[in-house]
Amino acid sequence: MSVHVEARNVTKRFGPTVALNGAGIAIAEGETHALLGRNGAGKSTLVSILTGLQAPDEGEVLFSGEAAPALADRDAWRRRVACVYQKSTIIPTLTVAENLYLNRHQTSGRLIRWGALRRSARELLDRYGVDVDASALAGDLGVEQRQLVEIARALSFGARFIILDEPTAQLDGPAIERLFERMRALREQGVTMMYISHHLDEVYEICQSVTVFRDARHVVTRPVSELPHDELVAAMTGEATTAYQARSRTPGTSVAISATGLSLRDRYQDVALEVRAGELVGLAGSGSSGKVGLAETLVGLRRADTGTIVINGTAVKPGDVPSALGAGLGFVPQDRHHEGFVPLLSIAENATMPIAHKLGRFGTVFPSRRRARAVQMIEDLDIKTEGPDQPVGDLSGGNAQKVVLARALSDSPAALVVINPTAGVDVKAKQSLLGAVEDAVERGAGAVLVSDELDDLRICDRVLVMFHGRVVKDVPRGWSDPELVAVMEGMEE
Ligand SMILES: Nc1ncnc2c1ncn2[C@@H]1O[C@H](COP(=O)(O)OP(=O)(O)OP(=O)(O)O)[C@@H](O)[C@H]1O
Repeated sequence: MSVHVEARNVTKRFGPTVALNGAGIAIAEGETHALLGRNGAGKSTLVSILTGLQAPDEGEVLFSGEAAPALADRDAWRRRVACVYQKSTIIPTLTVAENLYLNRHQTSGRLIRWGALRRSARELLDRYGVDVDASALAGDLGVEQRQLVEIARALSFGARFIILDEPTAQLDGPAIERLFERMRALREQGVTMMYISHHLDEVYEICQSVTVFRDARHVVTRPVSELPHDELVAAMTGEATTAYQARSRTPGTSVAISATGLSLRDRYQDVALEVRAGELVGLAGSGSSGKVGLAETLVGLRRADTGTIVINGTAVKPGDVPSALGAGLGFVPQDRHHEGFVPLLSIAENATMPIAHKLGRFGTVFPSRRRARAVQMIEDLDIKTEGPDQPVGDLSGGNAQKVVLARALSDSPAALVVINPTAGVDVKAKQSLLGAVEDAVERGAGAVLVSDELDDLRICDRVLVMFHGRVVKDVPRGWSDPELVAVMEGMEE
């Protein structure tokens, strides 16, 4: 099989950081090729180079054996490659049709022909079997539909190579299956794909080959059938790792988080829950179950229509984050880019924000104390960085996620709400994040862990399963995967 896309001996530096060090990848025509590596291994940097957003300092990119176009020739790049990112590149205030034909409106004279535009968009969506209304506002689409529009847009430019960068991070089980069906169909049509994910099972299901990067270097490329799971993990981490062992504990008697009669229209109805100090309660359910909306209500990001929330003995003001934080809550939001950290501030500043008052006097923070705390957090959570002064915006996605958790844990919270804490986090870092949550619970926090990952939920003392906005079952520890999934899919109550 001929090589469709190749990066050869690529080096890329950001100041003192070497993001790629003579690394490369060769992707055969028509295959789905996984790119794996721990957080900060250099995957996103390679994506930006393969899509022509950045030039390598050294090395070259080839498409079908020919040198890549000049960076400024965006059209030439669009005909060769497209990337579906975890974060959408679609403009929410425009319609689907406008998004599809952005920058290439069909004009007659200088007027945009809206009717023709909508018709072309409809044809294009039909051609790729995407069941989305062309005149809908893109901002109203769900993650799954949005991804399909992005794939159709990529193909419509003529690209035969698509990069999927953690596409399943925000999809629930059935949506992931539908994405895989579509990927298989695209592959049958000869489309070449590069697939980035921290879910190794997905790689075995959907990819034919795998390349692993570690510390900015290429480590191995193999057919997936020839690289068993433990060897793959060892290639990523540089050592053999064992599965995470959930710890057992006895919850206390005082109540850390309680909610009664909570309802929010179109999200969830009549929810009551009670989490004791030293107890870890999971919240599970499919995409439309209401679990994230409920968790966001507990932390004050949303305001329920009815009901009350008490955190650590204080009735908190509805829809008011400072009130919840003031009562002793720490939280990790779903959308860490909007709510999780301040990109221009350093790791030390971000991670110690809630405890700034404890690190100095009279409104000033002693830099040495802040640094010391931050150095400890970097070590505890295994954050890959130049040091505590590096801005969080420069960290890889997974490492930025760890800073958000460090911040949530920094003030020894009495109550903790974490939403999908391990999304985008590598196989080894997952263990340190789960360990950090269990540590906080052992120190007495009452915690709610919302997750789409069964492996995360396994550390919980019990799991509340939501279905269509209601808590349908309280499942004690010791469940099997099929049992929990059946409840999540509404097959058993
Ligand atoms: N703009 C930048 N400025 C400074 N350093 C950067 C920048 N972009 C990336 N880096 C650094 O380059 C290294 C590689 O990062 P990259 O984002 O490619 O990792 P990744 O493999 O995609 O990780 P993740 O799985 O967490 O997304 C990291 O150490 C990161 O901090």
